[in-house]
Amino acid sequence: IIGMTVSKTENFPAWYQEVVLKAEMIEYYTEISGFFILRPASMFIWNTIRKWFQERIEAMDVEEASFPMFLSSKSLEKEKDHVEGFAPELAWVTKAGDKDLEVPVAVRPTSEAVMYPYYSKWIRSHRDLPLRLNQWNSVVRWEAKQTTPFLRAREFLWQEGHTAHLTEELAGEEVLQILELYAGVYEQLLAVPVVRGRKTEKEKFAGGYYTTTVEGYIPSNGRGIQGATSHCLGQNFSKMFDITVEDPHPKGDEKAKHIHVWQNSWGLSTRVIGVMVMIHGDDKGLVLPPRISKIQVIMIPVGITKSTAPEDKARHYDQLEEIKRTLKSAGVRTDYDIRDGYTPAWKFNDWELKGVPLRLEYGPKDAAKSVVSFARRDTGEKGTIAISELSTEVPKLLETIQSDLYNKAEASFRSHRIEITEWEKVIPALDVKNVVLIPHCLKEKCEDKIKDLTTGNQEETEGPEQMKAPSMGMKSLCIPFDQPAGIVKGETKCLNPECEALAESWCMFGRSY
Ligand SMILES: O=C1CCCN[C@@H]1CCCn1cnc2cc(F)c(Cl)cc2c1=O
Ligand SMILES: [Mg+2]
Repeated sequence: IIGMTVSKTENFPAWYQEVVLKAEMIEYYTEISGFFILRPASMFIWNTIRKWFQERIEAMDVEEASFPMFLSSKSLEKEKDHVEGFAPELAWVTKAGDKDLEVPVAVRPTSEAVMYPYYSKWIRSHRDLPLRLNQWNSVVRWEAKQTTPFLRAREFLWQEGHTAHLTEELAGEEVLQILELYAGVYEQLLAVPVVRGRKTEKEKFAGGYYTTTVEGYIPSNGRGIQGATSHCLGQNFSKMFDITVEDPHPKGDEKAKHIHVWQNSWGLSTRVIGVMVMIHGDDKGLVLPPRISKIQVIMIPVGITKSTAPEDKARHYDQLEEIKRTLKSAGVRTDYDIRDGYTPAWKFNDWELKGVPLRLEYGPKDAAKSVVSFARRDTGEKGTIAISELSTEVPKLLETIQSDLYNKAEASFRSHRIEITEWEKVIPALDVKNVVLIPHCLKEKCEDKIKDLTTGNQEETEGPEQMKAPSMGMKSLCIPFDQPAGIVKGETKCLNPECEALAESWCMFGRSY
């Protein structure tokens, strides 16, 4: 069967797997589990994101570099304390040909340990700052958990930016600039709303100073999902890797001191594609936001049958070609489907499955009225556009589709982000696919306790035959920069009934990926 067979509301995980396969975005790399092939439909989206992001970081004087994909255990040693938790994910090369390597090398899971010995070598004076390098590459993390296309893979494409600054303030400014670009990738290209915030001490990058994040929301299962992270590393890595400069403003007559530089690192991966698919897709398949869709308009001839006179058919197709030229010169990525032997209905289904945002039907009846008929992929709305209006109306309609997709997702996220001030209301809120905002003390122990308190246990499920898996506990997603009112410092308590501490801020919690 070429079309979708699984309903998104009936079996979301199976629907997701089917749609990324049937929309020809992904192929499972069956040779080795946890790896996926990104087909042209996915690579077009990734390259659109890359161009958009690359242009903007170049404007921030970020330069591109390419470092080796292997790292030695020696350089890993330098960051051993926070690496130990990740050790099970490291992939090692131990042989070349039939000879064992003297020293095994690890495939990069991220490039701090590869890059920073050279940051130490290159950064001598404050005049070498800021150093800002970005890599577009892939990394390998041998995930133990179940993998899923785009969201969790053992190898994925991403960009990793690594910068060095003279002061905490300069580093902090860049952390937020990059986070805003990440939000832009989601909100402006993928039509996906995100909450900006800071990770708690428990959820932040252990090797860093603080982590800022954009958090997404998957309406189908009510789960939060980390979208992309921009970390301030503080001076942690410059101390591990000895990256220092002479103090340009030595106080008083003290001989110039050496300052450990302040660093950031920031990453966004192909996970963003999976989030977009999950949010916008429907039971007919993919729904692509026009700004990232390879084909924005597919034109399909109708009313042409075997009995159509050859010269009528030829003239009709010439008009079709003309319309395509008009749209392309209006900057619309347009194609037509004149495959013989397939009915218009078959073609409609095929392009709906692939998520093309706008279909134009053109038949003799349309020609007679100098119009084309359109059908929106997101709402199914149909109508006609005068051929003379195409080059202005179609771009407008595509922008309307883009913003309607965003607004629908934004309303859904907003209505499922619930402020809660009574603990008993938390689990019922999670059970109807909400994420929650609660007054929280931000302490790691308290988060662990909350995870336990909100993990459903066996006896709560129905009888043995329906032994449902215990419902997943909630984790902190972020401390939103945009804080609701209501927390009275020194008075409002942490919402966790087993915690005595005072609330520090509202913290967003939810079941999550
Ligand atoms: O998230 C980003 C953005 C781009 C640059 N890097 C940071 C931190 C990456 C954390 N992280 C994430 N995963 C890891 C997996 C590993 F196997 C090892 Cl050894 C280390 C790590 C690790 O440090
Ligand atoms: Mg991980």
